[in-house]
Amino acid sequence: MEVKNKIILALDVLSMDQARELLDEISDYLDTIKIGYPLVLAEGLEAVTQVKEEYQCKIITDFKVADIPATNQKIANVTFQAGADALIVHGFVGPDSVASCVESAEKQGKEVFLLTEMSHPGASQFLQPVSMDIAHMGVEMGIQNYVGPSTRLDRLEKIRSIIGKDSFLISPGVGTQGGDPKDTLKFADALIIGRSIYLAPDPVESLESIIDSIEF
Ligand SMILES: O=C1C[C@H](C(=O)O)N([C@@H]2O[C@H](COP(=O)(O)O)[C@@H](O)[C@H]2O)C(=O)N1
Repeated sequence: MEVKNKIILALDVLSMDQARELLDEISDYLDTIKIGYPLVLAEGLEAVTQVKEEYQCKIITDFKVADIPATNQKIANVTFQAGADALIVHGFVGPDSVASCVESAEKQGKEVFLLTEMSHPGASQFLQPVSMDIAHMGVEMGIQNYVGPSTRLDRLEKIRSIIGKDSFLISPGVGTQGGDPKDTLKFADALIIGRSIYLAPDPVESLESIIDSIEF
């Protein structure tokens, strides 16, 4: 997946009005947007369809899918039919549940991102002990796209070493959670950034300064 300016906006606002107000300001800088439960639970899955159509961008839906295979498949089918280009899936539920999302994506020409290790402090308790196994599972399954933490670059480096240089790795945790944009791109292909942009007094200025910081 090509990502303009290597930045994926985490559009975690709670209304389409807020989304449009923000995107009208910054959409020239971006071509890939991550939409998750905050906006979809507030506005419905229609939000995915509307943002995609109105801003002509790629949509990564962040539903961290983690159910049994049959339910995962229904979630993936409905999400892709709404226009999502990609879907973030948890790996800790095992290969059968992940495979059901991959099958749905392949049938519809869409993509799956496998979430290996999360960026928040609590990830160290139950996810870290298995996150590298999840990365290995993804490689064995032929998965090409991954999510890994910007807040723990030693872990992100290990994930990159497992998935290989040709896999596509996107990384949340930049800015508000403490991750550094430039350092993260030593291992990741693109950054997921939300609050540092949409909560900034001037989102355009914030985005421009992040872009400047990673260009040089
Ligand atoms: O480990 C993960 C997985 C998950 C994800 O991207 O899948 N995210 C999401 O990335 C964004 C960071 O936002 P902000 O902190 O820039 O406002 C939010 O939408 C989080 O839900 C993480 O933050 N860490």
